[in-house]
Amino acid sequence: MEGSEMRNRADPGQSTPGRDTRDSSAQTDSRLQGPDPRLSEVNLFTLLSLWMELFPQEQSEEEDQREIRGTGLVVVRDSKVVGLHCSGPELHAGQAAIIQHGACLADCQLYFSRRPCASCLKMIINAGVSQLSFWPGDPEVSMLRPASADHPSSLGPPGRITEEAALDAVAAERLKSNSRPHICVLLQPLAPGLAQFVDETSRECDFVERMSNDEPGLNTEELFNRERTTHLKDFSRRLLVKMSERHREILTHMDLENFCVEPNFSNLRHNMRELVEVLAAVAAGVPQRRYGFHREQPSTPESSPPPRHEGLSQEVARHCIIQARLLAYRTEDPKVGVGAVIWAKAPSAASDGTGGLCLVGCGYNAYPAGSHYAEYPQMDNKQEDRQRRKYRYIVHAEQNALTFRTRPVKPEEPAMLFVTKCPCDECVPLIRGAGITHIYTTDQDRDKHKGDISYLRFGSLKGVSKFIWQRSPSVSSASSPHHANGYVGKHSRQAERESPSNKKLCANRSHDSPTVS
Ligand SMILES: O=c1ccn([C@H]2C[C@H](O)[C@@H](COP(=O)(O)OP(=O)(O)OP(=O)(O)O)O2)c(=O)[nH]1
Repeated sequence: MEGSEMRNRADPGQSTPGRDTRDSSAQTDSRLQGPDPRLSEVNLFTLLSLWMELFPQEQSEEEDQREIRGTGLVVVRDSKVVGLHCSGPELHAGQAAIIQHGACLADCQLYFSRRPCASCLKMIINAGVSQLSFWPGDPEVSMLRPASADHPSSLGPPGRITEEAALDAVAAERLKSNSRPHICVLLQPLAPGLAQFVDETSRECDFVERMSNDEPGLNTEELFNRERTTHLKDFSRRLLVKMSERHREILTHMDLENFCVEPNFSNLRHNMRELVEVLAAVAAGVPQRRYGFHREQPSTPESSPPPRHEGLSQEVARHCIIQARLLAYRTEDPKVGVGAVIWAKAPSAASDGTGGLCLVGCGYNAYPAGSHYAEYPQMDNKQEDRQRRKYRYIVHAEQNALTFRTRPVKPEEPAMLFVTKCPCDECVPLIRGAGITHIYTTDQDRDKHKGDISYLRFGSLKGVSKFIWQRSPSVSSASSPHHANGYVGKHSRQAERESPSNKKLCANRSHDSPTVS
């Protein structure tokens, strides 16, 4: 490994998160803070890159056979995510990043879900990135998949790596050792208790809670467990190397022999597995069946309706809200994590895997950048002293996403905000003022007034299409608030308030509803 240090953070002994210490720099340091564990920066970026790899694609069946594997990529500058990319039918994730950011990649850190191929690597190095980290599984030019007809295997018995993969590995090594950027594997162990915390908070999150509110008889515990198990199986198949011997071979070909010795190898596999488990739990918090994001019909006709854009597919919308859920695990609020992501739909659909979506910004709720955790109050509204409550200090997820924008919100492009909590009264005018045209959210808190924080203005927010997480029209009964055209009327809780008899009706209906299978 000439010229490029390989950092092995897989050894738990090397990272000692602590709850009550804080780096002076730090809104975004990688240590644990407060009463609940939080995701480290490195783990958040790694998880986002893995999740970007899993961006819904039309040709997923074929993808499984291809020698070039789909890849996810997160571009980071000054600890802020400035790009989220994935491979598509024509462009690799690295190429999509070059096209979008060009020389602006200089001094950025890149997190890849696989080691990129030499063709991407040479351009990325050339752009002057400061650091490139990759998930140490099967690389983009697969060492696990069979050779294509164009590139027959010539390296020994079937099941061994193809000539193409071997040549790519040699070229990648040469590029790595001659390059200025730091090319490495950054993989930190999860903070103690984090896996359990993610599991518990995912099974109780607003999306699941909405389902159990709608249908008190629904066994959400069972539903969550089933979703998590399905995801874990799927994500493990796609992101991990099942056989440890094959994994060792791959690491050796990538010049990562130091990972192959014990206990590094076991630690590495354990840490990789743990991160995939976290991803499965976070994804299970937004169950796939019977619910989705459905457009709310405005109660009065709007003078200036939002630009025409029919909204995203359920799969893509769900994918984006899970990005926001991942971000929420970097919260600095000791009580509730909120994540927000803003995407714009660019008019010229690029052929990357997102179908022409460009990241505008993302964030989570946290104290002002550069502050020390203990500098600000952390009390919530259930405690007495208003002086000592957090609300005047904490910056909301949407506020951070809007502040750290990577591109302007352009009037000709639909701008879609995905946020894990109903936007509060402080955020609603900002969302409207910034030109957001579509919101995807859960409205569990809608119309609540909680003293220091209220959610009264979301309902009357005009000029923005609202896609609310709720039961899909196809599984609702005829008298449900969903309209036949897929639009939905007032939120059921709002309707309940206006017509007390509805409440009973909803409760009865929920008992009649079929159980999730
Ligand atoms: O649009 C919003 C609304 C809220 N927050 C953050 C700010 C704060 O960090 C937290 C809300 O605080 P809290 O947990 O006290 O409010 P709640 O969840 O509404 O209270 P409760 O748990 O009593 O329902 O969510 C956002 O990031 N964006």
